[in-house]
Amino acid sequence: MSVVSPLHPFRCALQGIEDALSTQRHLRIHVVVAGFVALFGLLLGLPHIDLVLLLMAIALVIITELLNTAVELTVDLVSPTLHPIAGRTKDIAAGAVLIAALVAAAVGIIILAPPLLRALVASPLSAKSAMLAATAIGLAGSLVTALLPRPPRRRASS
Ligand SMILES: Nc1ncnc2c1ncn2[C@@H]1O[C@H](COP(=O)(O)OP(=O)(O)OP(=O)(O)O)[C@@H](O)[C@H]1O
Repeated sequence: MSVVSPLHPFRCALQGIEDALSTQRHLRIHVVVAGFVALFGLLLGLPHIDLVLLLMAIALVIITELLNTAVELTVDLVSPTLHPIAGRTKDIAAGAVLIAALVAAAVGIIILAPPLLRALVASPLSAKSAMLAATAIGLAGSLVTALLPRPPRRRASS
């Protein structure tokens, strides 16, 4: 009888996240944005409840993106050729990601914008404002880089 390590499911889950991160560009974008949002939250010294809400919004987007990836892979497995139901399934899963991303963006703006503006207006030349501005530039730069069109990837021939 083979003994499966109690850590096996955990390792499988980590492998799944690594797989999705290495293949899904949108997931990488969400993770980068999440990192910057968390940095903003810490720099602004937000109350715990706001940090928790931001974390939940970030988790919602990453979880839906992971589930969307799983749905896409399953659809590709069961319907390698085009089928209207396969297309609808992928569109519906993508719709879940879109809703999560829109809600997370709204939560981020509602929570971050007022203290961010207050900090920048109150002391525009302080070290804190410089760090906030650098974080904003970093966020904008990585978003532009992530969204720039790339040459199509070559598919491995079987
Ligand atoms: N087997 C299929 N049958 C019918 N339509 C499909 C099928 N596969 C994909 N589509 C359509 O093409 C769209 C894009 O599908 P695709 O698999 O390229 O996903 P994607 O959104 O580009 O995701 P990713 O970039 O993460 O791979 C789907 O939302 C769906 O409308």
